[in-house]
Amino acid sequence: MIINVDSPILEIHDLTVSYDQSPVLWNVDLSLPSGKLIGILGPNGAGKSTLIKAIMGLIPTSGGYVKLFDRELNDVRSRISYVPQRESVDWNFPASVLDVVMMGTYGKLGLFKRPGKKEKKIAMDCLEKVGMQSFVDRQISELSGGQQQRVFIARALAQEADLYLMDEPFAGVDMATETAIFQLLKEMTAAGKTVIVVHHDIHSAMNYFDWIIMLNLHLVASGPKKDVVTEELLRKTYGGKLNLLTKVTDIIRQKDFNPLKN
Ligand SMILES: Nc1ncnc2c1ncn2[C@@H]1O[C@H](COP(=O)(O)OP(=O)(O)OP(=O)(O)O)[C@@H](O)[C@H]1O
Repeated sequence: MIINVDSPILEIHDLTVSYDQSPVLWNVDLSLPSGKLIGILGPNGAGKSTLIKAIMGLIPTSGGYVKLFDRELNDVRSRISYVPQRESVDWNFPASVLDVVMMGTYGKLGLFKRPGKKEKKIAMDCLEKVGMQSFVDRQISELSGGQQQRVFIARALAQEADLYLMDEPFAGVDMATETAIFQLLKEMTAAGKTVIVVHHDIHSAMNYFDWIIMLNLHLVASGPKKDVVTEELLRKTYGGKLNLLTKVTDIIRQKDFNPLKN
């Protein structure tokens, strides 16, 4: 079940991506609404990160196109913030927490402008939002995994983008941090931002997201959670692995539970 929307913030048409000539994403057609918290789900190797990287133009595609805000990526880059997987970054690079978050503001600075007081204030505000204000001068190599993840999110917030693409922002963080980040993402969408998140845990996904994309090399489903979380579509996405993961009926029951309301 693939639900299309009018005036999508992101539109993908017939996208195919291959590594070494073998396709790992096939003929994806997708349109996504703005102002939602959107989860990309699927088993290991389903192509979730590949989809995000293809949207960001970080890997070559072998067919199809992507439009963001009805424009080409290069015309709207400053409106988009990408948070890669934490493991894909060299955390030994000598930089302080403040440096890294200030980098988020560079896209909005003119070519020859240096970041000043205003940018520092934005960075400090963003660090406060993720509860990392007391770590400003710490080297990023000296942070825990969860703290690194928070800094990454602060950097994304400092970009003041309209669309956020996050690859596993909850990987390696404790439950308290996960809840804090989720709350922040909710606030961002309430303020009109669109947040697309690659997510591993199918149970918490049922609580977190408004809109769910299910992927397994092909696009299996995309739509509001209440419409697409069905036994048939979960089985189509996860196949036999679903029985190992969990009981399908539990997942379906969970989609109606909202941890912020209950
Ligand atoms: N740089 C690469 N070169 C070759 N194959 C790759 C490369 N990156 C990913 N792949 C392969 O493409 C497929 C999709 O990978 P991708 O990382 O997009 O999946 P994923 O759904 O994000 O997986 P996971 O949940 O395990 O992170 C996998 O089979 C993976 O081995």
